[in-house]
Amino acid sequence: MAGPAKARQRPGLQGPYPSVSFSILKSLHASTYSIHVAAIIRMLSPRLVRSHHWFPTMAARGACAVLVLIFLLFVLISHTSNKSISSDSVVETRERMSNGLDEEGQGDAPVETNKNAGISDDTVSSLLERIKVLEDELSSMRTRMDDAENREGNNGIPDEMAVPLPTTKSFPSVRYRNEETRKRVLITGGAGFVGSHLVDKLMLDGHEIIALDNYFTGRKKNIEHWIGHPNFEMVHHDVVNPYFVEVDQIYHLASPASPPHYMYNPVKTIKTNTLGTINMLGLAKRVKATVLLASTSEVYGDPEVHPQPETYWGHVNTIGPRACYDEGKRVAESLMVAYNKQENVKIRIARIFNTFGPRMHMNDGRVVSNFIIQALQDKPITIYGNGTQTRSFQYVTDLVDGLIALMNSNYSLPVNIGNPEEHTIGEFATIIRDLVPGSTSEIVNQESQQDDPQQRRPDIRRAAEQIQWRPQVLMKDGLLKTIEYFRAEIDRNKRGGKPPPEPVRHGGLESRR
Ligand SMILES: O=C(O)[C@H]1O[C@H](OP(=O)(O)OP(=O)(O)OC[C@H]2O[C@@H](n3ccc(=O)[nH]c3=O)[C@H](O)[C@@H]2O)[C@H](O)[C@@H](O)[C@@H]1O
Repeated sequence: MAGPAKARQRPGLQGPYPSVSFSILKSLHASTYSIHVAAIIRMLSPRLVRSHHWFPTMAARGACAVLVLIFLLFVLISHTSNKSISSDSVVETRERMSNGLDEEGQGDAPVETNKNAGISDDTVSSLLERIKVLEDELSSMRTRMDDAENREGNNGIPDEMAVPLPTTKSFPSVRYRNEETRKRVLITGGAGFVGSHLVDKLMLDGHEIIALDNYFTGRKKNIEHWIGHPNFEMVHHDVVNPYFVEVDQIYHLASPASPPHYMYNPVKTIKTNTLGTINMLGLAKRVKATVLLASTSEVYGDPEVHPQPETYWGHVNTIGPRACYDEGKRVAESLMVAYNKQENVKIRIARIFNTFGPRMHMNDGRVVSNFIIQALQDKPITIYGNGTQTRSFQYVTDLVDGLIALMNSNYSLPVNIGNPEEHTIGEFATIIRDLVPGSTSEIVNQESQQDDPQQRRPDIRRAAEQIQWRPQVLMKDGLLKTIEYFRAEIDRNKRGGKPPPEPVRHGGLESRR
């Protein structure tokens, strides 16, 4: 059974076995715990092989062998007294028993070695059970690891749940600009109706855009075609809180503009227009940016001067339902002028008149979206009041051109941006119904809105003189495009199983109290 004294080759070992190892093996073989000892010797042997030249004399080798023997006996005694068997040695023991190998791997050791070793059958069977449990655990871990490796391509998400990522996204081609002419532009309310059209125009013109939005009325969908473009960044942020960034220009559009939306949370509307404007002016002051405020024709209130020039001071009810927006914008204009005078901030003030176009929200609640949605669905077109009140409507691309022209001018006083083509709301209802082929909507009158301005039309001479801007799109052409947009939206909603859109009335959104 014992191995021959001469060196022999063993799998996994390089070079001959030193004789000292074999003497130790021989003497230990007869011992009660031969299996364990042999395992330890096997672990040590390669080291001994490698360090063979450290044993120059037989005496030294002998002394060393004795020391090793004492150490091994000590290990054996502590093993026995603990009566615990490590899983490694158990596995090894089991291998030996099942393979019938002797300590030197010759395969001639009888299985009865267990009995010789004094291990009872009970111990053996409990060891075998334990080994079985460990093997099962190991195999389930292997399976889990294999699964995880297979899922690596999906970032660990199971195949059935993984959504394939688009490999490349194509963007509209944008103009190339060098460092000198390319501007870094911040647009607050950048995911909103007007903001998103402004993003488009400036992106196509090769500028770097940071669009800020709190998504109260803005939607990611409006700017999703730019997400991932190196010149574009979308930031979810509320302007009521300060925001710090290095930019050359700030278009400050953030605020709900539709009456049902700005009346929904009047306190928040006031905060957005006051604190939000202070934050943007503070930023403009720090980074020396030019800031443009999207003000409104509502600063004229229910005007007594018609059409409205910028020199008209307005007629606003400070405690009416529209005051949160009207007065919020009036304070915002005052803040702009104060920062200009006191801090030399470069300012632009655009007074925006009624604007319409694609990307208006289905629930916007303003007259254009309401009338078009009603006409497309053959529902009654609802006029608030007797319909004699007037408005002048501009298409959104004209507004965007006006905003950019104003920003790039040197003009610091307010400028009206609107289309002077004026209609009564009654006329407007008929115009829209006639533009929707086959619409059978009836036109009905409903209760009038409190403080609803009775006439509105911009005087745009200042815009023409100072920024060389005039609207280009005929109201009818703009309406046709907008009708197509809403038709597609309604179809998309239908396909998605959503209920048909209901136009929102002023105060129709449950207001917060
Ligand atoms: O569209 C805009 O740009 C402007 O819209 C609103 O001003 P408002 O003129 O009251 O806008 P609408 O809600 O569209 O109302 C226009 C007129 O149509 C009437 N209307 C509205 C909705 C409707 O279903 N039926 C209806 O007769 C209103 O009573 C009002 O007389 C905002 O207050 C302005 O800040 C914003 O600049």
